Amino acid sequence: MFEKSTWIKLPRNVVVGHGVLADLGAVVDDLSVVGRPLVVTSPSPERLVGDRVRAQLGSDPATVTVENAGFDAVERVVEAAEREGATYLVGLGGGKPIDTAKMAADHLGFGFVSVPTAASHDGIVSGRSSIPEGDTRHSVAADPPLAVVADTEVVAAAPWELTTAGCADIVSNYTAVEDWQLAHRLQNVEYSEYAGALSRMTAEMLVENAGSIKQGLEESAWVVVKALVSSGVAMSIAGSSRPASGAEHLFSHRLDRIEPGRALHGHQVGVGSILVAYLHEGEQGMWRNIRDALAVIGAPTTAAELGFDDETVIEALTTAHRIRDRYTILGTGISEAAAREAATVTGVI
Ligand SMILES: NC(=O)C1=CN([C@@H]2O[C@H](COP(=O)(O)OP(=O)(O)OC[C@H]3O[C@@H](n4cnc5c(N)ncnc54)[C@H](OP(=O)(O)O)[C@@H]3O)[C@@H](O)[C@H]2O)C=CC1
Ligand SMILES: O=C(CO)COP(=O)(O)O
Ligand SMILES: [Zn+2]
Repeated sequence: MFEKSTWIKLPRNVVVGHGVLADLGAVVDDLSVVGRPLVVTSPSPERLVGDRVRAQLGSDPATVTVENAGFDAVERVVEAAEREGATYLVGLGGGKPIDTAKMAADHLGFGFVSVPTAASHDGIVSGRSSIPEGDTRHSVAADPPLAVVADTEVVAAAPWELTTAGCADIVSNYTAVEDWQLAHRLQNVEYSEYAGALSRMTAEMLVENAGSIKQGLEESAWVVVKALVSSGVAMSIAGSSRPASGAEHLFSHRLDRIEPGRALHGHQVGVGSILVAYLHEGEQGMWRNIRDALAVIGAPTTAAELGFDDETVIEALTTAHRIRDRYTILGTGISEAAAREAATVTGVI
């Protein structure tokens, strides 16, 4: 008897384009959410567009600013929502406030609206929150946003490095899917052909268009935001972050533990993807294409460009498998010699 079932949760409205922040009020009205919003943001987005966002939302919006991601921040947002009598959340900013809002909304049983101010990560749309805790980092299931409003004028005005970080987060889907397929073959981990294909195609399209992604072009923000949406949808189809997070993400999460705040998430996973592609396929494999695409976009391809010394990269690569119970090419850990060879051959160190 056939007993399989799946529940794919997706946003109802995804609005991307020039000036669409002005449509936020209409988008919220269309969702039929009622009551008081709580805007969850971080310092820069608050300073840049906080007032414009609140002006779009009726019912005297409250605001909470998060400085660091983590369960503490989620708890603070939950408390603020209860204290302020909020009934829905608006995540405004980069991955940190959006992930925090997403998870707090899930705890509260509230809907939330995602308003990215940077094309820096593919959690804009996803039904996952990536939350650090101690030496580990959890990929927590949460409802995806009810709506996403991504104003390309705002995103294009953000520092260029945030956009190149988003590009690298997408390029890293190559190795994430490789790891997922490996885990499927070796560990019988459930694999979704649709999610895997969508994720890989998104990375391929971005790599093919890498030459046209240029600083100062709002069209580039458009291309990257659409790719981030597509990658987030792949995660929702999979019901996990597997299509967009493999060993390259474990490597990045370790770097976050060793030297928090040193480099952007997307930039770290991009360099991780070069290393992991080498570990998968050796010298003749995809790692050169990944490195070249990152270089064309202007994302870091070396430890030095990330701002880490060589030994930090080796430490992160040899301990990344401990981050979480997710089978990847790293298996139960790679030796220091193997890590050093991968980093040296690929020019990462
Ligand atoms: N849930 C998921 O599926 C995914 C989650 N993630 C998570 O997202 C996080 C990474 O996202 P990221 O966006 O890099 O993190 P942040 O939210 O920390 O944003 C990075 C930086 O960008 C700044 N910023 C944001 N928007 C603007 C703007 N318009 N102009 C100027 N500065 C701006 C922030 O400033 P300030 O701090 O001053 O406000 C911050 O310093 C990681 O924690 C990662 O794990 C990543 C991918 C997928
Ligand atoms: O960053 C992600 C996808 O780009 C997901 O993060 P996790 O590795 O925590 O699942
Ligand atoms: Zn990521």
